[in-house]
Amino acid sequence: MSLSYDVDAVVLDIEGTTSATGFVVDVLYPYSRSRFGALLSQRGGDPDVQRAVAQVREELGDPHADAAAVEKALNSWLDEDRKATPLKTLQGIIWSEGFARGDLVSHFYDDVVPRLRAWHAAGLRLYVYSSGSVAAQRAWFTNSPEGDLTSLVSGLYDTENAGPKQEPESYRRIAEATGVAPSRLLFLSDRPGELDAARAAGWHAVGIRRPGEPYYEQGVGDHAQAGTFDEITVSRSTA
Ligand SMILES: CSCCC(=O)C(=O)COP(=O)(O)O
Ligand SMILES: [Mg+2]
Repeated sequence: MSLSYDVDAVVLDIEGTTSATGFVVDVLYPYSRSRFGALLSQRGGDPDVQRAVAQVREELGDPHADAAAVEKALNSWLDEDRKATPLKTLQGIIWSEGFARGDLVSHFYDDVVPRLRAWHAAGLRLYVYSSGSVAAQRAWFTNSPEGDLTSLVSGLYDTENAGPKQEPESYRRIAEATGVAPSRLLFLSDRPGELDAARAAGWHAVGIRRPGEPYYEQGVGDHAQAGTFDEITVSRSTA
């Protein structure tokens, strides 16, 4: 099926949409799990670590939770695949260092990068909105199998600078920040709750359903859907 949109910008979810959930869960999650302890014990004075630890303690309802309790909470959120902001902040620190040192290279489905290049060349602006932190997103796009893709992307949004992905207010905030009218924004995601929230904010939304992804069977509700980015035509009228 082919879908066509006349918009000014496309906003991309990462996991399940541009990239495989399996890669995140099987490669990135263990990489962060084995490094939380060292990060907490050796770099507790780093402002980003401090802020994340305070958020974990708040979530636990224990302002005095020690490093072991914080690490335990992070690991159990990892097990649940809970997209908690402090977990994502700390993972982002660990992953960006792993990408920089060459331990990690990101993953994109085969159809994605050619489409992003074509949309960008056609004058579309591209943004990312992911539960992964802005630091993680930057490292992800910098260290792709096809080299540095950051020049394709005009802005990065996460649950810290935009808010939760299932709330319309977050999409209103992103529209405001980008200066693009909601009706000129297209959001691509694998999760129906995120698509619902984008639509409630006045955006166009397309559900990406890729075989083998966790949301493939559940589907994307009553949203338009595509199996790959090749099924989506995006243009930008100048009228
Ligand atoms: C480079 S972001 C790493 C993936 C991740 O941790 C994540 O939570 C992605 O969630 P998304 O909102 O992109 O589905
Ligand atoms: Mg996703």
